[in-house]
Amino acid sequence: MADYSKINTVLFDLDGTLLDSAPDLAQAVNQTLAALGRDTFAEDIVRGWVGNGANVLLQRALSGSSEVANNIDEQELAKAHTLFKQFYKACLSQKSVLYPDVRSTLISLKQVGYKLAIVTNKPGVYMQDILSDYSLSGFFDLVLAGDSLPVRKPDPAPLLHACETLGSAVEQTLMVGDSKNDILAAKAANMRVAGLTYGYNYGEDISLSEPDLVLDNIAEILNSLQCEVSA
Ligand SMILES: O=C(O)COP(=O)(O)O
Ligand SMILES: [Mg+2]
Repeated sequence: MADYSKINTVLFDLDGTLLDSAPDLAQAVNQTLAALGRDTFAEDIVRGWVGNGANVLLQRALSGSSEVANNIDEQELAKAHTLFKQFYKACLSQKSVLYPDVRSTLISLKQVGYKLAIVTNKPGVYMQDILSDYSLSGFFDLVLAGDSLPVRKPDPAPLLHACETLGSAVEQTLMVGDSKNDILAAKAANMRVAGLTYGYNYGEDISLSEPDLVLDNIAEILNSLQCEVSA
């Protein structure tokens, strides 16, 4: 088994990794589409569109497909964005839930002394409220949102930026995510990465992206990191 005992920093993706946010995202997307006089979609369909930030989510919703059409009406997209922001802000934490064992895993990692950060593609405007609604704020030394830097995952820059800000070496950092964007970003940063089998990965099996670890439950990282948590 690979040695993860030198890891001292863990970067977490948010949507689909810590938080099942698809129900609220789907509601806001459908309210947006309805306000624009467009057809709405089942939550399961919208679930497959999450992962590249709000703007791409809306482009997919307007295209009605995970393939973004190249004839998107820019004016309609801008209107959709304004509406979505209002609708999503109003339902941000209504039906979203933390995945099983997220809180206990964060508590254990914190207790052992790991530096923890969130590196999400979600726009920053929602982050403070979400973290506070789910009592997550205290766990993280850094929160990097999808618009914190000029580029997002799968670009490695946010992961490298997090390491630099936290004073952590890339070799001592583990990325944990649910989508191929997380795996691609980590690989491009030369960082080890755990892929979760739940969450949103465009309906694709996460192991196809070949993460270093494939986990069904987030608590499994405690074993992989050989974390000795006191009772
Ligand atoms: O909101 C999104 O599109 C994705 O967010 P994530 O990077 O936390 O999965
Ligand atoms: Mg995700």
